[in-house]
Amino acid sequence: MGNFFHQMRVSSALLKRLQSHQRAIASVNVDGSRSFTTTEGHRPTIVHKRSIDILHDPWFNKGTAFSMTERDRLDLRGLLPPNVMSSEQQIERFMADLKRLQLSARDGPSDPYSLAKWRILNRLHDRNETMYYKVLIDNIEEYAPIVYTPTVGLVCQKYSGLFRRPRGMYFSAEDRGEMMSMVYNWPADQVDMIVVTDGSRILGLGDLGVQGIGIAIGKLDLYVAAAGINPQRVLPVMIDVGTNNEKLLEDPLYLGLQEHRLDGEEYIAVIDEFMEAVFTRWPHVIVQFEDFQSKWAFKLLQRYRNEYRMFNDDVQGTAGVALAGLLGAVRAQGRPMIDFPKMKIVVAGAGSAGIGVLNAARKTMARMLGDTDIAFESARSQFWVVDANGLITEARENIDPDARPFARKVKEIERQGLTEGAKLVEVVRQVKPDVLLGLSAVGGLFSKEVLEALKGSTSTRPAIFAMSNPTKNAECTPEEAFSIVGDNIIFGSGSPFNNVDLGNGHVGHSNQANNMFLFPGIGLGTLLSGSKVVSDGMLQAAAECLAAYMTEEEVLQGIIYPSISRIRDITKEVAAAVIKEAIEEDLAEGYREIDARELQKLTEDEIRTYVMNNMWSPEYPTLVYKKE
Ligand SMILES: NC(=O)C1=CN([C@@H]2O[C@H](COP(=O)(O)OP(=O)(O)OC[C@H]3O[C@@H](n4cnc5c(N)ncnc54)[C@H](O)[C@@H]3O)[C@@H](O)[C@H]2O)C=CC1
Ligand SMILES: CC(=O)C(=O)O
Ligand SMILES: [Mg+2]
Repeated sequence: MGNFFHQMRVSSALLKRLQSHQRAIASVNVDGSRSFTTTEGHRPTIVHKRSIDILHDPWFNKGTAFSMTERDRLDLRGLLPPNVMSSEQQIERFMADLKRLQLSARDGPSDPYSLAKWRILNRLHDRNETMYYKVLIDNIEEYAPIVYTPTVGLVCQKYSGLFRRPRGMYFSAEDRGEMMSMVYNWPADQVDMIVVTDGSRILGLGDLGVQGIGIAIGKLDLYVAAAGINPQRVLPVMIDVGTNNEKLLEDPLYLGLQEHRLDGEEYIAVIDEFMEAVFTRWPHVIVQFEDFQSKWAFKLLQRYRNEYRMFNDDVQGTAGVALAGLLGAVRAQGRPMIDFPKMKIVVAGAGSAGIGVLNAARKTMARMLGDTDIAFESARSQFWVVDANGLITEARENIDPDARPFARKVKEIERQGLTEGAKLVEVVRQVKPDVLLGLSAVGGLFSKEVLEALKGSTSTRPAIFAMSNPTKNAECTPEEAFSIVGDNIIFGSGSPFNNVDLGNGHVGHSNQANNMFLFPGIGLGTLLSGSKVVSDGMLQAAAECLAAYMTEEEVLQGIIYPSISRIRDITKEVAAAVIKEAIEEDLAEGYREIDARELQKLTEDEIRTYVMNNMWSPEYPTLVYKKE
C-alpha cells in the first residue's frame, strides 16, 4: 500500500519534471554550465555531479533545502535528514545556533569551551579527514571528551543548530520500500563498520530523535582513532522512525520526521529492511547497534545476532567493561579473581545497560562456581537491582521480563529487612554491598545519604561505579565518593573526571568505566577474523582481555582501567583476543588475502602483528589522477 502511493508520488513528480523540461529554453553560462529558462521564469542550472559530490560542493550544495524530487533526481535520498527546509528556515536555524553559542558553552560539562572546540574539530573533519584523525589520535586524552562523551551529548541536544554538512546516512520511516536502492547512494564500495541508532535513548539524555546521529559519528571517530578502521569505510546511520520527544515534535527547526515513533511490527519492518539493505550491498560489514531504548535493544539483538555480524554496544560492550571493572575491584582488595562470586553487588538501573551487566556478571560467577545450573541459580543471589520503582522483587507487578531473573525472593529480602520497592539507600544500608553500580541515567542518584550508607560496606575496599553519561548524569562525582565513603575506595565513571587529591601526596584515582575500551576491539577483531557472528565467547574474551590488561601494581593503586591515552594499544589487544577466540570456536573465516587455515596457524604474537598491520594510520597517501 505504502509502496503504491510512493510510486504514485514519484510518477507525478516525474510528469511535472518532464513538463517543465519541455517548456525550457537552453542557454550557456560564462562558467560553461548550461542554464534553462523555463516559461515560469525559473532558470535551472545543469550540474555535472550527483550524490555526495554535490553536497561537498559549496557552489551547488543546498543542504537540507534540497526538495524530495531533487533528492531523487540527484541520488541524494538518504544522504540528508528527512525534513526538507526552506532557505528562510535554514538561516533561522543558523542564526539561532550562533546566538546560542555563548549559552551552550555555559551549559557544557567541565570545559566551558567544549562546544566551540567541537565546532572547530568538526570543520576540520569536513575539510580534511587525515588531519582530523591525526589531531584526534595524537591528543586523544584531550579530544575524546569533545568528540565523544560528554560533549557529544550536548552536540546531539543542539544538533539542529550545529548541523552543517551531512555525515552518514539517514533512513526514515518515509523510505520504506526504498532502502535497498538508497544504500547505493553511499559513495564507498567498501564499508567495514556501521554504527546505527534510532535516537531513542542517547546517552542518558533520552529520546533525541534524528539528532542522535551525533552519537553514531562519535563512536565511529573512536573506531578510526582507536581501532584504526579506515575512515573511508565507516558509516554512521540514523534510522528516523519519528520521535516521542514532545519538544522536538513542536520545534519548527527540528531536522527529523515530526511524527510519533513507529512501534510494533511497523518499527521492526523498518529495521529489518535496513539490515537487509546494508548486508546486501556490504556483506562483510559489522553493524553496531547504539543507544536504542531498552524496549527494543534486547529484542533486536536476539532477532539479528545469529543471522548478521552485529552486536549491541550498550548491552554487550557495557557488560564486558563493567565485568572487567568488577574483576578489577576484586583484585584491588588484594583478593584473587576467583573470589568474584562472593561479591555483593547493588545495581541501580535495569535498562539495556544494567541488565546487560547483570547477565554477564551472573554468567561469569556461575562459570567460576563450576558452570552448573545450581551455580547459575546461586549466583543470582549476589545481586540486588533497584530501578525507578525501587528494589525489584518477585512481588513486583508487570515486571519487565528482562529484569525478572534478578527479582529478589520476597521471603529472602524480608529477612534482610527489605521489601518490594525499597529505596536505594535502604538497600545499601541493609545489604552493605561490595559494589554499588549505577546505570540509571539519574545524575546525583548516589546522594550523600546513599554514600554514607555505603560506609557500612563489609568490603575492605568498596567500589563505586557511576557509569551513566554524560557528566551531569553521573550518579556521583569522584570528589563526593572519596570524601564521603573514604580514601580506600575504587571509583569508576562513564564520562571522564579528574583524579582527586586526597592530600599528603595521595591520589584518589578516577577510572573511566566506558564501553569505549571494548567496542572498537570487538569490531576490529570481528572484522579481521571474518567471523559471521559476534559470539558470546568472543565478547567474553574481550572482557577478560581488558580485565587482565592492568598490572597488579596499578590495580592495587586503584587503577582498574587503562588511561584513554592507551586506547589504541588496549584495542589492539582486545581485537587479538577476539580473533583468537573466533579461531578457537571455528568461526574465523579469514579476511581479504588471509584465509581461515592461515589464521589457524598464527601464534598469539602473530595475531597481534596481523592486527597492527591492518590498522589504518593517518598518513597522507600519494595521489595520482586518472580519468574515469
Ligand atoms: N559507561 C558506559 O559505558 C555506559 C553507560 N551507559 C549509561 O547508562 C545509562 C542507562 O542506559 P540504559 O540502561 O540504556 O537506559 P534505560 O533508560 O534503558 O534504563 C535506565 C534504568 O534506570 C532506572 N532508573 C531510573 N530512575 C532511577 C532511580 N531513581 N533509581 C534507580 N534506577 C532508576 C530505570 O527504571 C531503568 O531501569 C545512560 O545514562 C547511559 O549513558 C550506557 C551504556 C554504556
Ligand atoms: C557510553 C555509551 O554507550 C552510553 O552511554 O550509551
Ligand atoms: Mg551507548
